[in-house]
Amino acid sequence: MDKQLLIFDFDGTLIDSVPDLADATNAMLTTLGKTPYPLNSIRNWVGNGSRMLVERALVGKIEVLEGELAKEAVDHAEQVFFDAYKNISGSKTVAYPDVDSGLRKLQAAGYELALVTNKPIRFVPKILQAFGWQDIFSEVLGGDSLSSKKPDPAPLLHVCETLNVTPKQAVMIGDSRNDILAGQNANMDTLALSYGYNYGQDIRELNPTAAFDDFSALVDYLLKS
Ligand SMILES: O=C(O)COP(=O)(O)O
Ligand SMILES: [Mg+2]
Repeated sequence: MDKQLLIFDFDGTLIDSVPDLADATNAMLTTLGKTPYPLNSIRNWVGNGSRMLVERALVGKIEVLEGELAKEAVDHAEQVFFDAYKNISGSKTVAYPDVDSGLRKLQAAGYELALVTNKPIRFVPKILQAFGWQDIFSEVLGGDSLSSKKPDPAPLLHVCETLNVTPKQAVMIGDSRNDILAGQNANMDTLALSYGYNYGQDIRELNPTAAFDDFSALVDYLLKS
């Protein structure tokens, strides 16, 4: 592929964080006197950051209509979610198979690695630390690091600029439509992983440059190209 910079998504790509996100969401719902949801429902609400996850959980569906929720109610629920996730985060979160060794192989092969997640940045360092990845990524952005998040191309372009790489020298790697659209919007090649969270839809429908069913297949592709 002749790329210099690999920009990775986090949740659903490197780590399976939905068990913790679901527990924190249900802790929030229970605190607010609402009914919890099964993990498989909550899984389809992840991808657009914590606030959208909280909004979707409050209405119990993926589409949140304009005016359906009062801002104050969402502010409060989001704070309850943050308090829960701060304690829960890391308890059940695991790295997907071959991610740890794969990241290290890619780094050893000379690729520069960056992380762009829609997860609020305050939750990222603890998870990176838990997996020993705190020195792997040259640049790490969360969903609230800039004024816009994926699928907006801004965080990807920001990383390229900071690391002095053109979008054509970079590739966006992720599990959800937000990653593929952000990459396409940034005029980058995109590589998709099919095992993560994409609202229950096949990521190949977004026409990524290539798609893989496991992380080791992605690593092989990048090491051969
Ligand atoms: O927190 C989310 O909604 C998703 O985070 P991600 O961008 O790392 O997949
Ligand atoms: Mg993701």
